[in-house]
Amino acid sequence: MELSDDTALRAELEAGLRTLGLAPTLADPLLAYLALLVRWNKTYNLTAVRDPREMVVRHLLDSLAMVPHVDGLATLADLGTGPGLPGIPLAIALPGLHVTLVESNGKKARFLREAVRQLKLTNADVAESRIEAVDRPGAFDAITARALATLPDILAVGGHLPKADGGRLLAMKGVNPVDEIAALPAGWRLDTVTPLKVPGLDAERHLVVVARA
Ligand SMILES: C[S@@+](CC[C@H](N)C(=O)[O-])C[C@H]1O[C@@H](n2cnc3c(N)ncnc32)[C@H](O)[C@@H]1O
Repeated sequence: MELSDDTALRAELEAGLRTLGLAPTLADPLLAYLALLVRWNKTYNLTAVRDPREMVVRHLLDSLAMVPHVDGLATLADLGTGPGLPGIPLAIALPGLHVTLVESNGKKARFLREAVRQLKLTNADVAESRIEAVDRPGAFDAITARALATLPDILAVGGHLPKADGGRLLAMKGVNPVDEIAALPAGWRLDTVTPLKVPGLDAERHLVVVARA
C-alpha cells in the first residue's frame, strides 16, 4: 500500500497539523516526502527511525513545531540536515521561506537532491558540503540544527552564516540546555528558550534562539 493511501497514518498527521495550527492539506506533500524517506531508507540508512508512524511524530511534527518561530524569515540554512530534518518539512509548510539544506554525507545529499526534485521544492537547495566550508558569510536570516551538536559547537562551525545584523541560531533541543547556554561563545547571547509541544510526543522539546550580541 502507498503511504498516501494509509488512512490511519494520514489521520494522525492531519490531527497533528491541526494541533500545530497548520493546514491539514499539507499532509499530501508531507506524506510524499515520508514515502521517499521510507523507500530510500531501506538501502541508504538515512534515519534510525524506521516505522512510518513514528516518523510522522518524531520527524514531521517535531520539525513543524518550529514553524511559528521561522515564519516571516526569508532565508534559513539547516545545518547537518541529514535526510532533510527539519529543513524539508519547513520548506513544505512555508513556501515563502528559502531553505538551504547543508549536509556533507554524499548519500544523504543525493537523497536530498532527489527529494527536492521530486517534491518540486522550488524554495529549497542542497549544499553538499562541510558546514564550516559553506562560503556564504552572513547570507541567512537564521541557521537551524537538530540533533547536530552543542550550541557552542554549532556556532563554531556555522556561526559565520547568519547575517551580521539580527542573524540567529534556532536550535531544536530536548531538555533546556542550560550548560550549553552558559558556554555560548563571545559575540552571541541567549534570546529565548521556548518549550515546544509536539503532538504525540511525550519527550521534552525546546527551541533555543541565540542572537548575535
Ligand atoms: C544526527 S544527524 C541529524 C540529522 C537531522 N538534522 C535530524 O534531525 O534527523 C547529523 C547530520 O549532520 C551531518 N553533519 C555532521 N557534521 C557535519 C558538518 N560539519 N558538515 C556537514 N554535515 C555535518 C551528518 O552527516 C549527519 O547527517
